[in-house]
Amino acid sequence: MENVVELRNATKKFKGFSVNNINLEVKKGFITGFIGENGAGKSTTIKMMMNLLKPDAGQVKLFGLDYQTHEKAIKERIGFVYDGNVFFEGLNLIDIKRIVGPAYKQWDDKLFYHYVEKFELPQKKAIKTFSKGMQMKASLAIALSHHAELIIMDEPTAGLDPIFRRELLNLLQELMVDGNRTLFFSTHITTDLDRIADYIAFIQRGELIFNQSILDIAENYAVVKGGLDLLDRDTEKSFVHLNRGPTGFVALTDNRKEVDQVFGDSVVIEHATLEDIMYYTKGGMQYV
Ligand SMILES: Nc1ncnc2c1ncn2[C@@H]1O[C@H](COP(=O)(O)OP(=O)(O)OP(=O)(O)O)[C@@H](O)[C@H]1O
Repeated sequence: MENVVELRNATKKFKGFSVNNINLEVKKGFITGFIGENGAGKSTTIKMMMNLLKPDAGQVKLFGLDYQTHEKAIKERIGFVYDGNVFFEGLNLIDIKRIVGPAYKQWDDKLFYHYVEKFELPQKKAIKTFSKGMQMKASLAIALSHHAELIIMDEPTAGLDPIFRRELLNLLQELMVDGNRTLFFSTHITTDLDRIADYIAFIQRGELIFNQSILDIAENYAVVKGGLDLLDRDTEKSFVHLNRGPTGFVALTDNRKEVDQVFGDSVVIEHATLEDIMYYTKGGMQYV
């Protein structure tokens, strides 16, 4: 499978926080959701992908090219959509088109008007009067109008109402039908990902915990509940996190098959949601 993005040991150090040795591959033609709690390093990683931050160590490649030698060619092929007003506030969409369009070889006026109409965006109103949802749509319309193959979005659904969020997710799914486009987006709303993502990349405290297909996650991860008498040094090895309560334990496993073999019918095994995985591993992979 072709990788559109490849991060190799990408590292960025800030005072008091660092994103460490990120090895991440984003597969062509799929939707990858990027999750992690506040301050986990999602935006920092996305900024390294966009060349808005230079890694202190490691490599970042997009479409097999690096920014040192192919910045323009890479940027032509990416659309970046993020939470916040990207544009000069007093301008309207037509002004924006006049400024942004010529910067892209593949800019397509027809497509721009198609999306402006589809998203029901006013052409002549100042962007500063747009609602958050409209600004997100405007940003997406611009990204799509230069035929971006890779769309990177930093929390595109944050602050949007549930109806609009669902519409946006449907739209993103529609954009994927030809198989050539790739979508990578960070979010805190994990249920959005259950709906549309093919892969989930999970970052925690600046470390990439996994990048797996939704199917593999469903197959491997599970919440396990059982009596304390079942626990010993060997059986505990099946868990990535273990919570002991007064009457029993609740654990998270990333190896459901092993749990089946070790515990059989003596435990209850439940589907682990992405939220479960994030919650149970919050303090790092550990035993409590
Ligand atoms: N330019 C910077 N200088 C110093 N520290 C920074 C800088 N940018 C980010 N950080 C720190 O890096 C950490 C990770 O921030 P980042 O924005 O990548 O997290 P995030 O996962 O996107 O969080 P959120 O979900 O809250 O948006 C935070 O502690 C933040 O304060």
